[in-house]
Amino acid sequence: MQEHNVDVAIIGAGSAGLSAYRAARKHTPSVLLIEGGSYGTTCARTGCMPSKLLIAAANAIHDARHVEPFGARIESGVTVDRHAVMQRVRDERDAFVASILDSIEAFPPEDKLRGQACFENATTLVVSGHTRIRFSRAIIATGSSPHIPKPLQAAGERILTSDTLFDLEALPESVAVFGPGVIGVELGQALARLGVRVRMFGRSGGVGGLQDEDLRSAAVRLFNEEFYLDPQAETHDIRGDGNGVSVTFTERDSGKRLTERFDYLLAATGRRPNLGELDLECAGIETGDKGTPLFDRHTLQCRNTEGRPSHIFIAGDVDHAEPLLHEATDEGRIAGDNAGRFPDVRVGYRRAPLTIVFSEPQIASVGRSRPEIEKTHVPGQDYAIGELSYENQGRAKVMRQNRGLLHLYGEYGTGLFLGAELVAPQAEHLGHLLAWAYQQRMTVRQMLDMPFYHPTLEEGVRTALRDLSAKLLLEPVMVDQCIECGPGA
Ligand SMILES: Cc1cc2nc3c(=O)[nH]c(=O)nc-3n(C[C@H](O)[C@H](O)[C@H](O)COP(=O)(O)OP(=O)(O)OC[C@H]3O[C@@H](n4cnc5c(N)ncnc54)[C@H](O)[C@@H]3O)c2cc1C
Ligand SMILES: NC(=O)c1ccc[n+]([C@@H]2O[C@H](COP(=O)([O-])OP(=O)(O)OC[C@H]3O[C@@H](n4cnc5c(N)ncnc54)[C@H](O)[C@@H]3O)[C@@H](O)[C@H]2O)c1
Repeated sequence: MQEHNVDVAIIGAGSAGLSAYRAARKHTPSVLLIEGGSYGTTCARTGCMPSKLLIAAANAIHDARHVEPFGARIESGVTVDRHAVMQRVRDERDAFVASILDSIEAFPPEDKLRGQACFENATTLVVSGHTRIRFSRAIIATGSSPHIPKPLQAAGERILTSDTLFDLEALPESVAVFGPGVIGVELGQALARLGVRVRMFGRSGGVGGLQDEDLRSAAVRLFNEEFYLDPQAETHDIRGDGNGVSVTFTERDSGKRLTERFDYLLAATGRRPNLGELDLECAGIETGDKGTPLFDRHTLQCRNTEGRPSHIFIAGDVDHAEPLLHEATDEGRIAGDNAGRFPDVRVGYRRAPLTIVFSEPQIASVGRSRPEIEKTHVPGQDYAIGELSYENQGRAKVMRQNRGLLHLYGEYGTGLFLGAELVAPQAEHLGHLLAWAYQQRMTVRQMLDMPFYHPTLEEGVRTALRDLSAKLLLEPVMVDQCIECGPGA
């Protein structure tokens, strides 16, 4: 077995690991990046990028099929080439992956090691049985993997996850999607728009990660206009064979017990941290009840078994905190910086919470969620909700995207903007606007003092802010039609 000594060992060359590598390298040239799978990151290979490529195809085709209300007609209809759609997803995906591979290629060869790492003790890693690494500090950045609950495993070889979907040569005819979370809603709607027969089954009532019950109901209603979605489904039996999968379930509205066959079952039922292979019990760090290391969110430092800060850090999806790309790279940067400068550890900068789901309408969550706020604030007494329905919003109507709901949360007395949730057209942009306001700790009054152009979707935010302002007793109740705002504001 080969033996090496390094200052900083990073386990996992995904987005968090790469970001950690760059940050640690500013402090010491002795940094080793260990990768057990393929280089290229989950984001580029099987996550953010291929999913958005599939969604882009689906939305383009959906829009082409809905030009008639604008006064146009596509005479022969729109035909989907099931192979070409998937080929484009893969081609573009491969280009994103290639750009990451180029960056990694440029790292000095002595900084990289291929193989599966596991802890031998608190200062030693063994990599695929071929190399022993003695390290002063380590960063766990091993990401997460799809979790497939036991009952779904009966679908056998007909199970797809986001790890395998994009490698299908052609779009299937039909898919049963389990899990209407972020991945399920994004991919399920995209497949439906591409002409795949989709039924989507949930378990706990959740949809797209939404926390506000009113928004959840609105989302379930809106998605059901396009495809079948039961967020609290009764599924009785799942059976797979070589050709497909049969699902027996009680249909949402009719109450009928049905058995339907699908080409595949897509398991979008959550992701679990990649910790199983690490032999964490040898690392001398404390773990919580789910086996995830306990760590400080601001320093990304784990705790040793005596409860003191450890020389081992954690970053990205593996910590199971905020499994999003921008959070993974921020965490990697903080963990890398701290591992590099250890023991002079610093608090890293964390941004305002922001989540975007690329469905249509899109979903965005900003700042504190309604359940989080209600842990400390009594509704109608400590906080209020400003609301806007996009059904009659001017710009949304112009574009025929007038579907959705926006909730803004604000605090009585201080007038502070606490957070927002929205299912709305182009929520990716509105969500950013609101997240920037939240991070700046703006009040509802300060937000209303910002410019709003006419006619835009942002005017809907202004209307909700006015509603919130009135409910917080900061100004009189809004008149029905704001005269100085222009039509549809
Ligand atoms: C379908 C899908 C869509 C998504 N869309 C979005 C989106 O639109 N926006 C967004 O912000 N986020 C999105 N995400 C989430 C985002 O992709 C992740 O948050 C991010 O990729 C996590 O990066 P990471 O570095 O933690 O993990 P990864 O990129 O998975 O890196 C972990 C690496 O560690 C390696 N590894 C694991 N165990 C070991 C070991 N023992 N030894 C050595 N190496 C090991 C793995 O091979 C892997 O390369 C999406 C995720 C999915 C699945
Ligand atoms: N746009 C984005 O930023 C984006 C896109 C995709 C993924 N992601 C990240 O990936 C993470 C994982 O996404 P996900 O959608 O897999 O997880 P999730 O936790 O968002 O959703 C999982 C859903 O599956 C349901 N579920 C669990 N077991 C079930 C069962 N047996 N039958 C039916 N439903 C079941 C859960 O109730 C939940 O609604 C997300 O938390 C997100 O951070 C982000």
